[in-house]
Order: sequence, then structure tokens, then C-alpha cells
Amino acid sequence: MQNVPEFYDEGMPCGVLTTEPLGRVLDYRAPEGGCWLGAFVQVPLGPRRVLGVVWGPAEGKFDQAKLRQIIRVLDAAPMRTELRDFLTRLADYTLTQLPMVLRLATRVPGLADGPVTRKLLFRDGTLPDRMTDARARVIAALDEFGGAGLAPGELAQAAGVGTGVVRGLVAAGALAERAAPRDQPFPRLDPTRPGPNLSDDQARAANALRAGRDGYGTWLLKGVTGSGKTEVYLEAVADCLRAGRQALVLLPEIALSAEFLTRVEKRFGAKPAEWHSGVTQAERRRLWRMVGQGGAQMVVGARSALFLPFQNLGLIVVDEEHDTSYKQEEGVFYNARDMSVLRGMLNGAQVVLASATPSLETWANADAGKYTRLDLTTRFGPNALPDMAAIDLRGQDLPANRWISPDLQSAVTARLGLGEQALLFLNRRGYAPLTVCRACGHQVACTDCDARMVEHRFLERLVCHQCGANAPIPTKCPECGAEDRMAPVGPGVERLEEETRTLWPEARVAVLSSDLFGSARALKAQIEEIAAGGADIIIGTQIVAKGHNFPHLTLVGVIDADLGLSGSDLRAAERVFQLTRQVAGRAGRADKPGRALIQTSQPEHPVIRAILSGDEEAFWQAEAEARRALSMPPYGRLAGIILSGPELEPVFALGNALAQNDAPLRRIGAQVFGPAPAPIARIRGQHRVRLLVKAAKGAPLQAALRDWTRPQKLGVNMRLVIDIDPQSFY
Ligand SMILES: Nc1ncnc2c1ncn2[C@@H]1O[C@H](COP(=O)(O)OP(=O)(O)OP(=O)(O)O)[C@@H](O)[C@H]1O
Ligand SMILES: [Zn+2]
Repeated sequence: MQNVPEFYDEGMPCGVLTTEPLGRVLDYRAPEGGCWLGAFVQVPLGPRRVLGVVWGPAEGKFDQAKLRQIIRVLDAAPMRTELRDFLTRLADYTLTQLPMVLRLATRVPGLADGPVTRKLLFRDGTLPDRMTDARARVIAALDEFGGAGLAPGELAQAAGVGTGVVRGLVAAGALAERAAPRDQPFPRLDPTRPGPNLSDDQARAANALRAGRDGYGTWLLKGVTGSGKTEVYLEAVADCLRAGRQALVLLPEIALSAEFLTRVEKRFGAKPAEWHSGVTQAERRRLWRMVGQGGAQMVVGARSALFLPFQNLGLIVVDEEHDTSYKQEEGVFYNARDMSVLRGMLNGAQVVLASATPSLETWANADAGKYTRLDLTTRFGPNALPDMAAIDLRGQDLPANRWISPDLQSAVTARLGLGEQALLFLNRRGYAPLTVCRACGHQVACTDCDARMVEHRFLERLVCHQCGANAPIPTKCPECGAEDRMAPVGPGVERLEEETRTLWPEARVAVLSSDLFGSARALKAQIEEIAAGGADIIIGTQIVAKGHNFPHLTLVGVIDADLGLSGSDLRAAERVFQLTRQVAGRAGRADKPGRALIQTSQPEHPVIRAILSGDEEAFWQAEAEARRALSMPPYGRLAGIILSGPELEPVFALGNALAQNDAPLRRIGAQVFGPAPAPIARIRGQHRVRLLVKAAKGAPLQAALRDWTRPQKLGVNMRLVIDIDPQSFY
């Protein structure tokens, strides 16, 4: 964007990108007082007022005399060039309309509100004649906030006193009330505070990051579970803050992680700003404005934090970078991990991808020298990695409807005897994955989806995991009408809990599954209670694998390691490897050694062998070879095409038309596979058909896909979605 005017005087034509799906920039006249390039504005569109951003010069395609005027400039820092470039590049890469992407960057409550002030309390220099403990706490709380004001209620809460104490200080003249902007800066983090003493490995990694902090570069920080990756990247955060720049740390399941916030507070003296769905609207508005003005130094967030309007972003950390939740699979299909690298490049910021079990994509980029790899090979402190062993289920005497083998049972009993915790891992929510009629064999399925209904005994309902529909648990077969012959088949965590309570009636059992808690807050509280020793046996789905520290936990039992292996998914092996090693890595993180027992019917399977041997490099080498041989990602490129609509036939016809008119793809040497019914052929009543496009790594895939799909007309209510670099194939 060269030679673009930075400011538009009143009446000057300029181009505005709105969040309406129009597919182009519209021309308007600059408002009274003019406007900056990048300004957030309100513009008239037909009879409505819509949100937009001043994107550049007017396109000049309209009658300039008839241009309407921008209604007003919103009270927010103009969007910076880097962010506008980022949104444009992301839209091009993901083949999404730019307005859809702009929506991701403006999803904040109260953006259109005018400047709002409220009454806040500030220190007035004097101290009251009569000091009490409570009063001292209030003064200290305000000082800790670094000169910013607080509302009376917030101040009382921060100090842990009643509002009467605060009112008393106002009356005594020690606090003054002043009108101040509603959104106040976040407490200052102090990056000059000394960090912990680092191990040699950690210090080496931290120094390498320090040497590269002055511009763009991507690092893979690969450290075994419990090696202290967090401490290493917090050093990079400290360097970034010292340089006066802002840091962003992306975490999966940030809403569940109080521990991370406490660690930051211990390191820098204040908590970072948080951005995720569990944060109140008022806090989201405050954060969004403050990152734009430099009033927030460090943000911890979910993937959407990548779209925040940072004033001067110097570092992006993607923790647990292999985590599948970084891929958004609705609306705009993007991978926050890959897009972090793009944003880092455009911002001249350092990017750190951290994981014990990196994705093969990242491993390969490090292998090819595009990313710099840093290794932490041992756990921090005296602890070793857990000892791992398989339990061969073929040799175990397991009665019907039982999943805990005798070997695993005695191992758990032994740990409980020592007062330690055990974790049983099963990646299946609910009570039983199938409800089957014993008379006719009928399996209860969702009426709107191609999916079996999952029994949730906690809810006393059958639930569809695709669309969330639910129904009572039938006593009579909906197919043959037989009474009382419906039976649950297979285990889910709720059923495993039942078995656990039978085997260890005295033990305190905690089940961690996202659907068992009414709120993220309740789930977070349960996680903290477990960490404090408030349970003997923990039963969990994949949420337990994500970076938690449970100091009393010394034994991990994986109930069914074969669960993900049979899938035809490109990444099935990689996923099983990552998840199992991550879960195992929860054991023995404090002073007592840990052990992980893996129940499997195929202990000779190469993936199971790789999990047990701990020879991770050999695993990645073998995976890399297999993918290279097939030119599959990361050594080739894929795009998924998902067609859907209320009637199957026109959806399939569209798929066939695409497959037959594949010249634009052939021109770049790409191949198209399909159409085929999607593995889940119907969701919410919509029939789904897939095609898969495969291209060589350097091929101009996006341009070809655009040329290929553009001529096709979609019927009523039909959808065509392109998923670049697909992660799931359902
Ligand atoms: N230099 C250090 N000084 C003191 N304690 C440390 C240090 N490094 C790590 N620790 C402690 O070791 C534990 C593990 O560290 P951390 O959680 O950072 O590991 P990790 O590599 O992120 O693990 P995972 O990948 O399993 O989540 C934590 O309790 C942390 O406080
Ligand atoms: Zn359904």
C-alpha cells in the first residue's frame, strides 16, 4: 500500500470496507473533521448504518457528485497497516470474502459507542489520619494498579474489603473521585523483575530467543512434558515488554487455565489481559480498545485474539501448537497457528510455537530450516519422564462391559495406598457411544444427522454430538417395538466412572468432561481442586491432556489407545501419538516418579511402539517419509470442498459438475477426488458431499480453486465451502 494518503480531509472521497458481504470497497466522502486511513467508521448503506474501516483511496467507479458522507468516526485507534494487510492476506489464503474476515477483527461489544466516562477513584496524595489494616489494603490495591483509577466496587473487591471502607477513605480525603474514560489501561507488568533460575537447557533456549527478538523469525520450542517451556517463553515475553512492545500468548482452552495467569502474575507482578469467550463484554471492550492504545502489554487468548488491533506487537507465542482447536472450521476456515506466522511476518514480530509433540507441519518446517528449532530434552528439576508400558488387552480377563483391566486395577490400587492420584483417560464423552436394541440390532441415530445418538446418563438423554439434538432414552425399540431391550454398548467417561466407583468405593472420583459442567468457571474450579489434591481418581476426556499440572498425580491409565488408530484420517497416527504422550506427560510432574499404562489390543502397532519407546524423532521421521511418499501435507497441499444442501441430488450434481470441469486444476497439475458422500453424510438435515483437491507444494492452489469454483451456480440453500489445509475430513 504505497502512496496512499494517510489522512482524508473533510469531503475528500475515500474507500471504505464494510462488514457487509458486498465483496468490494465502497466510496464515501470523509466526514466533518476528516478521517485517518484505517479509521473505524459508521457509513450509510441504503437505509442502514453499518460498520466499516477506511481502507484506502476511493475506487472512483461511482458518480463522485453523488457520494454519501461517512456518518462518523468511531472512538477507537485507526486500524494499522499491518492489520489491514494481515486481513487481506488471510482472506486471499483462505478464499474468504474480506468483509467476513473484517468481522473477525471487529467482533467487540460497544465499538460504536461514543466516548463514555464514569466516576473512578484515584489516590489524592494524602493519607488519612487514622490508618487501619483494611484502609492500608485499599491504598495498596490502588497503588498496585499503577495510577489508574478504579470504580468503588472494583476497588473494594481488589482490596478484599467492604465498600464502607472505600467510602470512608473518600470522606477522609485520601481518595478523590473523578470522571475518567470508561475503559482504563490494564495494570502494568514489570518485565524487569528477576525470573526463576533457568536450567542449562532452558537458558540456552531463552538466549537463542533473545538473540532473535528484533524482527520476524519463527521458533519451534520443543520440550518434553514438564520441561518448563512456559518459563522459557516468559523470558521472551519479558524481553519483548522491555523493548516496549506487546506480547500475545495463544493457549488452547484458556478459559480453563487459571494456573497460567497466576504464573504470569508471579513473574511480572500483574495478570495479563484475557481474551476468550468466558470474559465479560465490558472486559472484552476494554481489552480491544486498550491493545490499540498500548494500555495492555500482554494478552493471553484463544485463537481469535490474533485479530486484535495491537499497537506494537512484538511476540506471538502459540502454546501447544499441535492442538486441533487452533483450526477454526466454521465461517472463516483458518488455522491460527499458521496465521500467527503470517501476522508475525507482517508485524516484524517473533513467533514461538511451543509443544512437546509438535504437528508434523511444524516439525517439517523446522527440519527444512524455515523455523529455528530449540529442544528441551529433560524435565525441569530432578523428575524423570514417566515410565511407560503397554497392557495387552488380549491377555487380560475382562468381563463384558468392563474396561479397567486387572493389571491397571492393581496399579491404581497401589497408588491410592500411597496417597497419590491416578488418572484414567478415555476420549469419549457421555455414558455409551451406542444404544442398541437387543431384539433387532437397531442402533438409535439422530433424525437430522448421519450419527448415532450418544447416551448421557448425567443428562438422562441421548445426545447427537454433531448437532446437539437430544431425546429421552427409549425403553421401547423405535424400530421393532420390543420393550426393555434397549442396551448401552461401549464405554464413555460416565460409564467408566460407574466402573471406577464399583472397584474403589472409598475413593474420591472426579470426572473431567466438558459437558458435565454448566460453565467454564465450574470446570476450572474442579481442575484447581484436583490440583490441590481434592480427588483420588480423575477420569477425563482430552481436556485433561492440555497442559495441566496436577502435582499429586503419579499414574496415568489410557483405557483404549486403539480408539483413534483405526480412522482413515491422514493424521490419525499423529493424533494418537500426540494425545497419548501428552496425557502420559501429566504423571509424575512434582517430586514423585510417574508411570503410564496404555491398554491396547495391538501392542505391536508401530504407533503404539513409538509411544512406548519415546523415540519421538524416529516417529516423526517415519511419518514424514510416509507423507512424502504420497505427496501429502506437509509435502503436498490439500483443499477440502464441502457441498451441502437440503436435497441430496442437486448437491451431488454440483459435485459432478465440478469434477468434470476441472481444467483450472489440471493446469496447475492438481488432481480432484470425488464427489463422495461425506463421512458424516448429513448434519442438521443438510446433505453433505465432499471433494478433495491435491496439489504440489508450490502450486498456486488458491487462484486455481477460485477459477474452478467461480463459474458454478449454487441452487437455493446450497453451500460451497472451501477448506484450505483441512484438518478434519468429516
Ligand atoms: N526454571 C524453573 N524454576 C522453577 N520452576 C520451574 C522452572 N522451570 C519449570 N519449572 C516448573 O516445572 C513445572 C513444569 O513446567 P512447565 O509447566 O513450564 O512445563 P511445560 O514444558 O510447559 O510442560 P507441558 O508441555 O507438559 O505443559 C512447573 O511447575 C514449573 O513451575
Ligand atoms: Zn444430529
